Amino acid sequence: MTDWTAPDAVDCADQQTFEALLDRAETREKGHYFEFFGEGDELRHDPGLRLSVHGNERWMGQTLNHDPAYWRPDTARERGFAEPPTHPDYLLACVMGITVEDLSEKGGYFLGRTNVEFHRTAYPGTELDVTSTVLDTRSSSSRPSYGIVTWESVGRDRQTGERLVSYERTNMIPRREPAATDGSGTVANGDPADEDGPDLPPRLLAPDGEYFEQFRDALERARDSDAAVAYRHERGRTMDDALVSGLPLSTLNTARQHHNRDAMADSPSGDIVAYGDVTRSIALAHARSDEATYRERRFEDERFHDFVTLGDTVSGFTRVLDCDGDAGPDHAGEVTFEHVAFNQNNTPVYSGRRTALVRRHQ
Ligand SMILES: C/C(=C\C(=O)SCCNC(=O)CCNC(=O)[C@H](O)C(C)(C)COP(=O)(O)OP(=O)(O)OC[C@H]1O[C@@H](n2cnc3c(N)ncnc32)[C@H](O)[C@@H]1OP(=O)(O)O)C(=O)O
Repeated sequence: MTDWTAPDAVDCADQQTFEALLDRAETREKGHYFEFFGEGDELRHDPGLRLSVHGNERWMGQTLNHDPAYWRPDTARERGFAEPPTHPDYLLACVMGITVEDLSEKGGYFLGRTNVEFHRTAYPGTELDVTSTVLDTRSSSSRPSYGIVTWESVGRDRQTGERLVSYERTNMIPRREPAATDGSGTVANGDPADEDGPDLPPRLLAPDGEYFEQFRDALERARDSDAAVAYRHERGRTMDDALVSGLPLSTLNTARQHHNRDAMADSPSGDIVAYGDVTRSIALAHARSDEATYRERRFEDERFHDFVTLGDTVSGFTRVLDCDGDAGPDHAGEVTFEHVAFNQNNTPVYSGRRTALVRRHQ
């Protein structure tokens, strides 16, 4: 019997096998369907955000909001501010931005916003605390696969609790598709691999949640049934210039393959390629978004299988290899993963083994 937790159980050089594995893997979803929202529900958008000088200036620069009151102390004082505040567009964008994961990441359109009120001036360094309340949910009469949800969101100063900005916003939100699983937490993918097909685990399981115990329980279930704990992540990231050229240069990485298209035209890739640490970091970010990461411990056997070029989309696939409840502090357990980054053609571009502490559900 194949040991589906062995580090070398999946051969990334064999794309056919890898694709068959992907076909069977459940996608760990992000965001919420329309049915999740009930009128009166309140949500706190946990990540928060710290308003920064850099973020503020970047926003203003890119949007052509070139008003020096928001960066020059003398002009700010002339305008009645003690010091340069954050631009209101930036504040609003930050407050709304951190709500997307909870409210609208599932998709749908931002239809409108009303009652936008600025209650106090916000300054760089302010930590945001954002909450939303579901004001209204209704079906869309013109688009049966969507509902329409209106929330009131409030952005506060986390330190003082003072309201900074509030508004009501309406989005179209997709309705849930009929359930795709057989109810056992196992993806119903038809027959296991036939005799002549690639060597694959008969079933792939996904953990029920993001905490250590849920990874451990899934691994125990898998070991009892010759299954593997393996799943894909819903997010993808298309590689743009900021990622391919900007990030390596910001680390002072001067390798020509990231920023010199002329020099790279005759190379095997034919174009500039992403810094491997950027590609890897994107795949790890997808994975971390589906786990309660506490600390990174170590990485092993990292491989870059193919080029990632401008316009490629990097997605992630994760397999759980081991769980050790004794290897961390009381509130976390150690989990060893294999992560695979793959592109829009399902070609693996990176794989590596990672050991991290994952918080317990307490
Ligand atoms: C933030 C964020 C995401 C974004 O920023 S996405 C970028 C900004 N949003 C957009 O680009 C969407 C632009 N809008 C459109 O392309 C069209 O409006 C859309 C969504 C394709 C719908 O087109 P329709 O021709 O179907 O438009 P209707 O006017 O018939 O509206 C469809 C239903 O929506 C209701 N509705 C429209 N506006 C509002 C509103 N302001 N408040 C409440 N309801 C509204 C309208 O009554 C229709 O209802 P039915 O019952 O008749 O279906 C992020 O992710 O959060």
